[in-house]
Amino acid sequence: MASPQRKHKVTVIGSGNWGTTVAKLVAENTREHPDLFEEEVQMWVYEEEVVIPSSSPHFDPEIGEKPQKLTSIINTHHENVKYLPKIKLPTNIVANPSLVDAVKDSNILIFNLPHEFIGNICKQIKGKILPYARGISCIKGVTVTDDKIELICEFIGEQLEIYCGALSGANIASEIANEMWCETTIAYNTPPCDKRAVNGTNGTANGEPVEEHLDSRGQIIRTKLTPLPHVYPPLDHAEISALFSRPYFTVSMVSDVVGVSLGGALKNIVAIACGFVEGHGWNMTAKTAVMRRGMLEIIQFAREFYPQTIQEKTFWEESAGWGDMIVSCTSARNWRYSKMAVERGVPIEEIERTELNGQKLQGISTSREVSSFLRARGAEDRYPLFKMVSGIIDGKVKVEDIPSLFRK
Ligand SMILES: NC(=O)C1=CN([C@@H]2O[C@H](COP(=O)(O)OP(=O)(O)OC[C@H]3O[C@@H](n4cnc5c(N)ncnc54)[C@H](O)[C@@H]3O)[C@@H](O)[C@H]2O)C=CC1
Ligand SMILES: O=C(CO)COP(=O)(O)O
Repeated sequence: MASPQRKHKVTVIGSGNWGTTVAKLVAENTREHPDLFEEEVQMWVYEEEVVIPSSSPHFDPEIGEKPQKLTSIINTHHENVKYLPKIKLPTNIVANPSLVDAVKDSNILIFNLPHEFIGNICKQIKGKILPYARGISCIKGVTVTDDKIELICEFIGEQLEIYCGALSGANIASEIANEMWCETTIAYNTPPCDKRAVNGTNGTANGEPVEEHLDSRGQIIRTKLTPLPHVYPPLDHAEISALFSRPYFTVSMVSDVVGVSLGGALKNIVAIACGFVEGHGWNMTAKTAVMRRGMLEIIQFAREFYPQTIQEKTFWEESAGWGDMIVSCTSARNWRYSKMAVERGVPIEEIERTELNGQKLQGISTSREVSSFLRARGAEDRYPLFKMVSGIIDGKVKVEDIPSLFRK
């Protein structure tokens, strides 16, 4: 069989705390696997003007405290001084302020930005990406429109008519950026039309594009997938794993997009609850009760709304399940800043605005979106913790009321 003439080209869409960290580890891997990947990794940056403080080693007295474009700072100093300061980035990351330009030649698109922006991103690049591009969503959230809820990876897949998997786990960006070891879970169901038979042909009959596939709820959806041309190396679990695995980042490949996506999205609601609990002055034992209840509601949600496709073992066996729940409720941003909100007696959105320097708390909007979805279906009372968290965020319920959920 002739060796492939082209290599996979990667774009990371998003450059926040996690977006930049994932760009770093992926760029290390594209260098390490030149047989599979183009070395250069494009990183789309939501452009903004940033001041480099005089205390920074990148401070230039000639520029002084004049704001500079974030893309130009990243490409000059190889550091995202705003969202991932003090971390040296590989020089093969190219920060690009043009979304359309950043994605145009890439067949692997890594979506990594706060979930509220994904609709607008998809609108901008629809029809402007390679038809055989494949996606991995590192986004923790869901999209809710009217009373319809969608996993982010499915939303991306439908909007862009591509296949998109999901990466999620007990992952704190700053730790991984500092190369402190942890693990993650990637759910990726290689489309049949991308499977290569031993003789190099497609795995599907006649190599025809797959036009129908089951979505995560077991319903048939008609997304016309264009097969990955054979001028590229294969793109299956081994190659996806090679793209994300680092000595400090262990990847577990699975097929359960529902468990991986819902675990990552819904634990943010529970993390906010744990922040409220701790901010109130209760401690680990109270937080454990909230985590236990939260996991029950996550599993109940998955069973109720994704009955045909959920693989419950994901919640028990994978980093994207209990692992993410524990780390999120003890050391991540949604927990930390909801605790601060209660300690200071101010709304959590005020803390997000004043303390996070542009970073986002995904749990706030996820809590509201999930509650509105449940309310529209008359199901809110069956998810008392989810309901209470959105009530507290909106100032309708008090943190002191949390124990009432547990009284029979
Ligand atoms: N930070 C972490 O430790 C982890 C985050 N995640 C998930 O990764 C996803 C991305 O989060 P982070 O990279 O941490 O983001 P972040 O919260 O650090 O940064 C916010 C990002 O949003 C961008 N932005 C602001 N306005 C925008 C707009 N109108 N359109 C598009 N982008 C805009 C900013 O430029 C910035 O890059 C989230 O879903 C989060 O839950 C997952 C695992 C770990
Ligand atoms: O997803 C995360 C931990 O696994 C990060 O959560 P935060 O967005 O709350 O920091």
